[in-house]
Amino acid sequence: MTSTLTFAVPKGRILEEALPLMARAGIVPEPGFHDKKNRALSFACEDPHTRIIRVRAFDVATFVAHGAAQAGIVGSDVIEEFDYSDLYAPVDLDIGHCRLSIAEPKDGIEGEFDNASHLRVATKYPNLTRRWFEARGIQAECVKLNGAMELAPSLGLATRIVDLVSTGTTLRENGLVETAELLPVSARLIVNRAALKTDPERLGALIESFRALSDSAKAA
Ligand SMILES: Nc1ncnc2c1ncn2[C@@H]1O[C@H](COP(=O)(O)OP(=O)(O)OP(=O)(O)O)[C@@H](O)[C@H]1O
Ligand SMILES: O=P(O)(O)OC[C@H]1O[C@H](OP(=O)(O)OP(=O)(O)O)[C@H](O)[C@@H]1O
Repeated sequence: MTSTLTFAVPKGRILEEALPLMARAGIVPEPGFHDKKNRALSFACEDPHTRIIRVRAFDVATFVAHGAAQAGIVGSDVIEEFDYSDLYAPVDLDIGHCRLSIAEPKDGIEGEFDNASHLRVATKYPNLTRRWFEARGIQAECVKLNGAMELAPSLGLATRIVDLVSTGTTLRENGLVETAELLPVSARLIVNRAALKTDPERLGALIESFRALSDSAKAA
């Protein structure tokens, strides 16, 4: 008997770009998936042996790393933040491009927390942030926020932020400037390593379908 493959996708901005790629790889959700009022989180697919779960971006990595979902799509920012050993990210899907950057007030820093070897940073990415500063001999004290990081410097919560930047509009509109890029970001196909060992044919075929899409996009 074929078991059900659970494929995890983030509910927000990557999804619109991911759906056409998923369809070309044979993962097509039931029509109810597209109904914005639908509160269901798990959806059947055209292929009766596949289901899609729609969760928050960080949780895609958690579901797949723990084997609750066998595969999924998530940004490289999330993969790098968690650094789960059970996650395999074999295909760069060339969608969801942005960058993870440090920003600070354009008019200079007024915080009392900072000195040459110690900074206070507001971010959703404390692990990546600490690692990046540590490699430069600086201890970053991270204040974890889940959104609206841009408010932190003006309200005295931190002197800098580490956040995703795409057009730069959010930084600009909040009086911040980008000072360094930590990581270029794009969305990846992720697979649970144990599931790949248990069901190499099915997950191998899935990886190959997405790889072929990404290769043909590069060749075009
Ligand atoms: N300008 C951007 N800002 C934020 N994320 C972006 C941007 N461009 C691409 N991304 C990608 O989208 C992902 C966020 O996905 P999504 O919006 O689905 O998250 P979410 O689950 O709604 O997040 P949240 O936890 O904030 O609710 C990021 O991890 C990143 O890889
Ligand atoms: O450079 P820009 O094009 O302005 O994009 C960057 C903004 O987009 C993201 O937030 P998002 O809109 O995903 O909302 P969030 O704060 O709820 O994560 C990110 O956290 C920035 O705030």
